[in-house]
Amino acid sequence: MVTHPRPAPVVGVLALQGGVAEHAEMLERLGARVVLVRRERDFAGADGPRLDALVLPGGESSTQDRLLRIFDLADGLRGVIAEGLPVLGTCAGLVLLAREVRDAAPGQRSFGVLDVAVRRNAIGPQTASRELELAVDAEDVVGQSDGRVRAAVIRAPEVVSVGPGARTICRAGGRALGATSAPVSADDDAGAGGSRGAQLRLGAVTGIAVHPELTGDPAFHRALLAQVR
Ligand SMILES: NC(=O)CC[C@H](N)C(=O)O
Repeated sequence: MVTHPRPAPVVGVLALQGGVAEHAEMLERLGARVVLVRRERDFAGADGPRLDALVLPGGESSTQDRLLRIFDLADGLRGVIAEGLPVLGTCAGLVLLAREVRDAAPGQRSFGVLDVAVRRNAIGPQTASRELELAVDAEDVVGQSDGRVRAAVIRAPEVVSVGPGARTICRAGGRALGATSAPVSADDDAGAGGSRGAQLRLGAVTGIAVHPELTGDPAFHRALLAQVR
């Protein structure tokens, strides 16, 4: 019998502004093919989506939001995310995903696909960026690490409230620093923002306030790729 190797998953990295290269390097190291997303044709073709997953990098969310609209990408990208494309947003990427953005720049919008409110620039001035250890609840991320992930914080947002469509997945220093869309599951008895009872697994949309791509900790990226394979 002839077996064919599975094709590499194709992962888009939004490449309008911010920390694109570190995500691209980590994803390639993990065996993905990376597409830098700058135009609509990078993520949508005549026969449907071209990507298996998407990463929204850190940077400056208000600038990224402006560029998304200037290049006419906002509605199309929001559409493929709403249709279920697995997404990982880091820092500014979390802000772009959130339903509500507090301390937003004037006129700043977000995709509104993750049922959380975030407060921008809640943690750490730029000059005091540092590394921290995250306690992670999501089983599929924990399975890629020992439940602790090292990541950098750089003027990070904080998750200040979690609606019924999302769950908190990681914390540090008493703050919620990440959330995922609540997967639809009959036996999921977890309450909003919690993980009581049922195992907490990543939904299609995940946002974290920190940067594991800067410390080189691959747990979240591996979990994203596992959603594709
Ligand atoms: N490291 C980051 O991505 C910073 C996020 C930035 N403070 C913002 O609001 O967009």
